[in-house]
Amino acid sequence: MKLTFTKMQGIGNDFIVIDGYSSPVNLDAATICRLADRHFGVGFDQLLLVEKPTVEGVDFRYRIFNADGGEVEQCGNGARCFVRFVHDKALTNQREIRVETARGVIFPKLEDNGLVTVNMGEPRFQPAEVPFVADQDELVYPLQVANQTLEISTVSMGNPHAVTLVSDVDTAPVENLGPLIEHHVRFPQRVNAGFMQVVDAHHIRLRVYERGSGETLACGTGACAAVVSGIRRGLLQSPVKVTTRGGELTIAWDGAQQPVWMTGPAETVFEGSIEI
Ligand SMILES: N[C@@H](CCC[C@H](N)C(=O)O)C(=O)O
Repeated sequence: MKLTFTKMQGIGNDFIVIDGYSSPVNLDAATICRLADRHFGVGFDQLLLVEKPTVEGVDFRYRIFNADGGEVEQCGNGARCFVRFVHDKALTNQREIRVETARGVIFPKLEDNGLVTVNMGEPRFQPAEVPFVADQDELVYPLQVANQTLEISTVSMGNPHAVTLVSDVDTAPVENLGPLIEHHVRFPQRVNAGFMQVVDAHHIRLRVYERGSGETLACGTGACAAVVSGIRRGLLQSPVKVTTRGGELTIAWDGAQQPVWMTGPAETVFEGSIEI
């Protein structure tokens, strides 16, 4: 069977996006892993599958699969690429879209300047909601990793995040500690491990070792999680510019019980097809 796809990227976090809206597409985890391989497949951090919604009152459903084939709840850069995809494919002409994800409905909007703003919903901090093994919500938790104690903040943006403050992201031990944090026993569903450098109250630099994909050039939900944890700790003030290895996002959050807003670009790289 021939699978047609659109290769996209949001500040260097790359995707293949598949139209399962016009006709259903089923992919198993082994096929997704094969497609994700950067040498033997197409190569991507995540695969996005656009489908008809399963609940009333929304326009689309979109599903997110990591490069390891696992289906996950949320993806910030993917949400922006999803919006550009449904416009470019003329699946809608609405600029404000309601889209069902595995963790609720999110509300992306295609701006007049071509950027996409997404209401990513409220961050969650209760350990059980992350999920993270701890007795109560704390701003910072000690985490024992490889004979050292890290100080992490945990946040759910629909998907789980751990954020560690570092003095310089360029020298942060992302490749060494990232996988150990991802698989730490206190994160029963694994975790995305962010390393945040505060430049000033309105600017951070960020690297993220993503659950199921390894370090990516950018992680949208990771940017939301880092900014939210920095604001909660009194280190940052909204809005915050987030510089990643692949580009920049703007994240805004007005505090408890308010949604997180993410603004950034989304671009098509090429259209392709592959025998699966
Ligand atoms: N790159 C994404 C996040 C994708 C999912 C993540 N790896 C997870 O397993 O939760 C983003 O831009 O948010």
